[in-house]
Amino acid sequence: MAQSKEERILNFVLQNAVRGDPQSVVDTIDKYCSQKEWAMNVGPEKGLILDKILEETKPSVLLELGTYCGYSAVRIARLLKPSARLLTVEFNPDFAAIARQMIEFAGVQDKVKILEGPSETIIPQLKKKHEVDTLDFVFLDHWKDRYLPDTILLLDHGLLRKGSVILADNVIVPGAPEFIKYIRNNNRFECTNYPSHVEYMKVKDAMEKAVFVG
Ligand SMILES: Nc1ncnc2c1ncn2CCCCCNC(=O)c1cc(-c2ccc(F)cc2)cc(O)c1O
Ligand SMILES: [Mg+2]
Repeated sequence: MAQSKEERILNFVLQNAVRGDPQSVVDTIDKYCSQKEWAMNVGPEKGLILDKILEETKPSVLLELGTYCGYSAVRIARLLKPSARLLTVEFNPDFAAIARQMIEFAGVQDKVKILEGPSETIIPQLKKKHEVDTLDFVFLDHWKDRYLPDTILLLDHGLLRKGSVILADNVIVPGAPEFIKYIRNNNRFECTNYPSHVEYMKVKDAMEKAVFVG
């Protein structure tokens, strides 16, 4: 059967990156997706913003919504302290299978757990089924019209604490207008916008950081 784009990206990494070296996996995906086939990884420019916020926050318990090929899971995990844990949620089983192999090749499987299913099902299970107390860091990169309802789910299930950081990709393109309107007008969040560009393109995009004040 014809290979999918995601399989081509994984195979390019398996053949060109260094096993156990997460930075080489990140760089190899960026090389393929900037030179051969565009794909919706957070990419190198917005990735540096993500890196900086992670280094400032030093989180121990992280949640990512929208794993895709595992690019941001590997990018995040490479910066985590040994005891830190990333839970990443992927709806599409084919993407989850690719991401699992990408994460194992990068050697960060001890820090990353892929949860397969829709975010609205998994978020309510985090405390009881996945032993989460509260989340230090949440990366929103899944369906853009799920950013707001899932943020409300996180609040309703007591998963945020004073200082929890939510970082949202793509708040300009494809855009998450309802999320932005809500979060910027909610005095329980302190928001910062980080202008950037759509991965591997010259089109303007941005990330939004929202710190929960409790
Ligand atoms: N656990 C879960 N629950 C619900 N949905 C779930 C899920 N797990 C996954 N999904 C489903 C996510 C589908 C991918 C979401 N990301 C995107 O749609 C996305 C699109 C662009 C883009 C930009 C310019 C263009 F011209 C075209 C596309 C860029 C990005 O950085 C994007 O992240
Ligand atoms: Mg994105």
